[in-house]
Amino acid sequence: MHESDDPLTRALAPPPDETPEAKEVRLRAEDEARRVSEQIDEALNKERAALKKKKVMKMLLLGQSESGKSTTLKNMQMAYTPRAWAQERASWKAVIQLNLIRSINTIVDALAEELSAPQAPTRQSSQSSDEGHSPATDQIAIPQDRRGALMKLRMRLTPLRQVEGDLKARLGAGTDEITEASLAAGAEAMMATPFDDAAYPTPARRFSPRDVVVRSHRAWKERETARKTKDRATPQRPNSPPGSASDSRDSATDVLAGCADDMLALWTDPLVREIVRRRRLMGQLGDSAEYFLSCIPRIATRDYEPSDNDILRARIRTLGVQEYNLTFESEDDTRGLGREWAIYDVGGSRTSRAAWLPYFVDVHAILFLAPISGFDERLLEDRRVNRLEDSFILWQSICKSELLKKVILILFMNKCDLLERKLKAGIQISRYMTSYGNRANDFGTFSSYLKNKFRDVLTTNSPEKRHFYGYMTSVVDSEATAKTLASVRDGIIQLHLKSAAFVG
Ligand SMILES: Nc1nc2c(ncn2[C@@H]2O[C@H](COP(=O)(O)OP(=O)(O)OP(=O)(O)O)[C@@H](O)[C@H]2O)c(=O)[nH]1
Ligand SMILES: [Mg+2]
Repeated sequence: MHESDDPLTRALAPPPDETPEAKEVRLRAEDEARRVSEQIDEALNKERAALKKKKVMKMLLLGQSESGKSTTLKNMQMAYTPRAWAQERASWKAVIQLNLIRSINTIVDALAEELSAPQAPTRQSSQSSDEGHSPATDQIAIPQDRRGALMKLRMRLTPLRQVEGDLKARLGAGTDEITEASLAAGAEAMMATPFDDAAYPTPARRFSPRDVVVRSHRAWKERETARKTKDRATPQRPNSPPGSASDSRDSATDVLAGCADDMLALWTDPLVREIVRRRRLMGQLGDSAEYFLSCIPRIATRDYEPSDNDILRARIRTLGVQEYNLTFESEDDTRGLGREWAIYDVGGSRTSRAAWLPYFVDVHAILFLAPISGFDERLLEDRRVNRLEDSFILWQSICKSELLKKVILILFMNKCDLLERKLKAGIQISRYMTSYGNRANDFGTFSSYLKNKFRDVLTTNSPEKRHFYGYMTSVVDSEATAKTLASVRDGIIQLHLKSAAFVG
């Protein structure tokens, strides 16, 4: 068809007898129309982007206490919101100092008990039992010629008591006492899964949390960041080395630095190590205690600044459900869906699980953490329950939930580094899991055995056909975790786009 035959071209064509003035007016009008049209396009694009932005992906981090949920969240913050993370980093210093001091104070307490106990003949440590130590049977004979030096060491470390209290107060902690009190009052219901109808009776032995607990993560981070900013703005003390971070009038840092040599002497003393070993204190102190104790010369200094690794190891127990809104900062992450995430980090103990239920509504994905190194451990809140068994019970309840049948489930079989260590140390799996039989006691065999078990639980319990996404992780390894998280995130977005259940 010739152009002039087209009604639209004809209608829009300028009149054949158009004067130069009329042409100028027409061209100006056309320019103006183009400008307005471009403005409208721009506004529409912005609106579209805003709409996409509103598609916030909601993800829950679930799993038993100490499974690594909060540590996974830190990995996400580090990888996806690096600017916000950099601002937050300094606020972790007090938590790390507190982690180290609590370990030292616990060891000092054990030493004091040994020093004050009537001397019994040294006995061989009994076969390892996961029910905890018994000081009476594991007492160690302290030679007379060492007693005086150890007593002095203990005395010189007493200022750390005060610092522990100060740091707790600063962080708004000390809340482990609140939890104890509420437990005593029966306020904290024990539930194996969030779907249980009724709480089961609290075990006779009281649950005594060993970690620092704070109610709101925002409050202490804001306080600590403000403190740091104020410290930086205040002139240095005369005896501070120039340019050092001891510009702070931070008495915790000063006391720690002053006690550094004594803390190191305590931790490296063979007799003290023997006390720690016999009382199985490392098991009581949590998975990061050894890391911090091995870093005393670096952490107990006036100019200490936390590294990312330190923060990943810093332990602070999550209470209730805490919401984190992450807006991905990188250029590549500006594609709308998958840019805005609301992540819910929950407290994992059996006393906290009833609180998860309201968060199951509208959630797109659940990242479930099962610490597979816990095959020989028991829950802190209920010593009758094996940790791995608890993870399976919980995983099964999530898999079979009707409410969660459309939710994407991702499983992190976490703490692989600790599992490898235990197996290398010769701990026998079949002693704790008879079903494991006489299979090889090595990481490869055990991890694939567990992976198959978790997969079976998913496929046999899910109300609808579901794919199994299981990863072996050590979330204290930020590099490896960043890679896993990137593929998890892409996977979630792809699956979500395919899913008919889009509710964003
Ligand atoms: N070695 C090692 N330590 C880990 C790993 N994952 C977590 N941790 C440590 O285990 C401790 C508990 O981790 P968290 O992330 O606080 O556990 P959580 O699941 O948030 O626990 P709750 O808040 O009590 O529910 C911390 O000291 C972590 O540094 C891991 O893969 N390997
Ligand atoms: Mg946590």
